Amino acid sequence: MSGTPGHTTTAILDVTIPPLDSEAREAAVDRQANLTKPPGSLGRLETMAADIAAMQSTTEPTVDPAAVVTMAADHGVTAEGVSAYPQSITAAMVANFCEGGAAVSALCGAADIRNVIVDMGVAGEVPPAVVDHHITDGTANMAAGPAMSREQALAAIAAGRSVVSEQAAEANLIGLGEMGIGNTTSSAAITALLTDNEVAAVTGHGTGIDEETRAQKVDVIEQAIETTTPDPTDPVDVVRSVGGFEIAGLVGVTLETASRRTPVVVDGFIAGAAALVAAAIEPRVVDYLLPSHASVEPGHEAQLDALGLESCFDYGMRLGEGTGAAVAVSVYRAACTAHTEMSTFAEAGLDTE
Ligand SMILES: Cc1cc2ncn([C@H]3O[C@H](COP(=O)(O)O)[C@@H](O)[C@H]3O)c2cc1C
Ligand SMILES: O=C(O)c1cccnc1
Repeated sequence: MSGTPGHTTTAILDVTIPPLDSEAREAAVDRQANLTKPPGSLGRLETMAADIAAMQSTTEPTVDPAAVVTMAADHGVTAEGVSAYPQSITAAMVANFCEGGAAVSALCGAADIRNVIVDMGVAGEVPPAVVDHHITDGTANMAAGPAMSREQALAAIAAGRSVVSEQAAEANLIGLGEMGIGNTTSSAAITALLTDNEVAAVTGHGTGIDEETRAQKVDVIEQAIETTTPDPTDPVDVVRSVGGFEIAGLVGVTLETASRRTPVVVDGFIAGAAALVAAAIEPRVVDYLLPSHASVEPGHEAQLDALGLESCFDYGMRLGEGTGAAVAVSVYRAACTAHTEMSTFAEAGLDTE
């Protein structure tokens, strides 16, 4: 375990999330009504700008500089044949992130977003450029026993918090991203437990397993829940039982980012599972969550419903890495830029009488 000395107590869960600034929101709504367009004509872009103004407590909401934090770790449950790909893909993709060859690399490059790559527990060599919070070489197989210890879950959350303060403190918006073969299994288990849904209703095809394998995946998750007996009212126990190191890390990223009045863009199904855990730890965190795409994974909608979010766009995406968040940054940037750069009717000398 590295990088998290002294942070394995529950003090790490004590985050103060400031209330949204209602005056900043009102000022933003007023400004929108005076910009050179019919009121409401920019639709959701108007509410996005007002939401970000209320989060950042400012009259000049901005997403820049923006960062996507992509956390990677392996999952012992891959031994149960729950993914279409082998575990070794996790480490290989981390190398690909570092070389700029992954989808998230391209999409971050296209939208002027810094992509921070973190090793939370990859079972394999990773390039030295990666931020090192390696807990251990992947979780244990949750079908046979808890994925991790409570101490490891807390250490991973602590690591996520420190990534924000040490690697992304300047960011005015942070997107969640992840890489970890097998992590849709873990995310489905978390989602079933925290949204009170049947496992079968929130378990999908992940990287592309067939229907028969999906049925096995449901059985594996049900077995894991039976074996590890997570307490659904204790979010850390849920992570300990059926979580992943990258998911726990993203819980910490979410909590820390929200505590800084900085918006968090939730990505797909795995990031959504992390957001559910963060919201179970500190419900106020939902004030700082912004949606990105609607994932193809069937449990994503249940997550968004539980978090009170409506997806921003539906392009049939099901990748993760932070790709949806990276695309969404351009939408939120557009909303903020229109809000801050447009003229009011008075400034433009436009008379509507
Ligand atoms: C080449 C490749 C790149 C990826 N990038 C993200 N994922 C996505 O797929 C994995 C989850 O799906 P499952 O639970 O079915 O294994 C995660 O790593 C997720 O980020 C990828 C998967 C693959 C194969
Ligand atoms: O929704 C996602 O984020 C997702 C779905 C399938 C595989 N990996 C990620």
